Amino acid sequence: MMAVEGVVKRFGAHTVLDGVSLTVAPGEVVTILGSSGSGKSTLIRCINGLEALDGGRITVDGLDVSDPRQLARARRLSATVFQMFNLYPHMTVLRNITLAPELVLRRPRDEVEAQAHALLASVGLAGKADSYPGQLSGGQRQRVGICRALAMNPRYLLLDEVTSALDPEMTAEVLAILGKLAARQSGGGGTTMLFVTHEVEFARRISTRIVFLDQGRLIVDLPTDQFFAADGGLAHPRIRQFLSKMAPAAPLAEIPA
Ligand SMILES: Nc1ncnc2c1ncn2[C@@H]1O[C@H](COP(=O)(O)OP(=O)(O)OP(=O)(O)O)[C@@H](O)[C@H]1O
Repeated sequence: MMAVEGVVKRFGAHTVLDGVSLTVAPGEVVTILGSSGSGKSTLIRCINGLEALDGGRITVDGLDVSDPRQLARARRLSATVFQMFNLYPHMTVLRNITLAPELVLRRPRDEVEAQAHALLASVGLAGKADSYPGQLSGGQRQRVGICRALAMNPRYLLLDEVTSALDPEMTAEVLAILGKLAARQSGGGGTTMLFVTHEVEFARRISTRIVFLDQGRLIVDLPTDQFFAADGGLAHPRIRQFLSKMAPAAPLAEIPA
């Protein structure tokens, strides 16, 4: 269980997270929606221990991320894919994926390489193991980023606007991969996912729960169908306003059921 309890985060006089509480249980696919600047990325950074908290507590399977020793263990339980791919440009695709499992988890190279090849094949990049990131399209790079996160066998997968730097076609290919992954989780017991995305229709399709951040406050936390019901999240004026500004649906036809 990932538990965010009353988290406060300030940058100077600006309170970016104002008492946010959220739990993510094993097997859940939770999407965080909210306007630009509402604090979504900051919340992901806090969960990763990349930002010090000004109040509250975050635990990952009971490990407190504000304690450096517990954070090191907590980080092995989760992997994050960011908007910018953050691949090492001077390393091949294969090495980008195998580096952390070998160095951090100390797993044998043969085993990690076999897993990396299988992951690449699963995202349609079987032939790209020896390419360098600069030789790939943005969508391909983000698929490598997803493989790199999955190679850590994380219990929790955090995805922070992974498609926002991509054009619509590349967005579709990355969402297709994530849709497949989320479908695999729906039986529970697999990688639990916490998404930040602006792709509302995609979130509706794959999430078990939706939470809505508004100016640093979590104003709604509902099962997906209730969030999109007239008497659930949609009843909230801030959410209606947010949804009315959203771009039309992602190309859902591309996403496997
Ligand atoms: N390191 C920082 N220093 C100062 N202010 C920051 C810092 N990081 C974020 N902020 C501010 O915190 C607020 C929330 O930012 P955050 O990136 O979490 O929002 P977001 O909901 O993820 O937005 P978007 O959807 O545009 O990515 C913004 O007003 C931002 O300017």
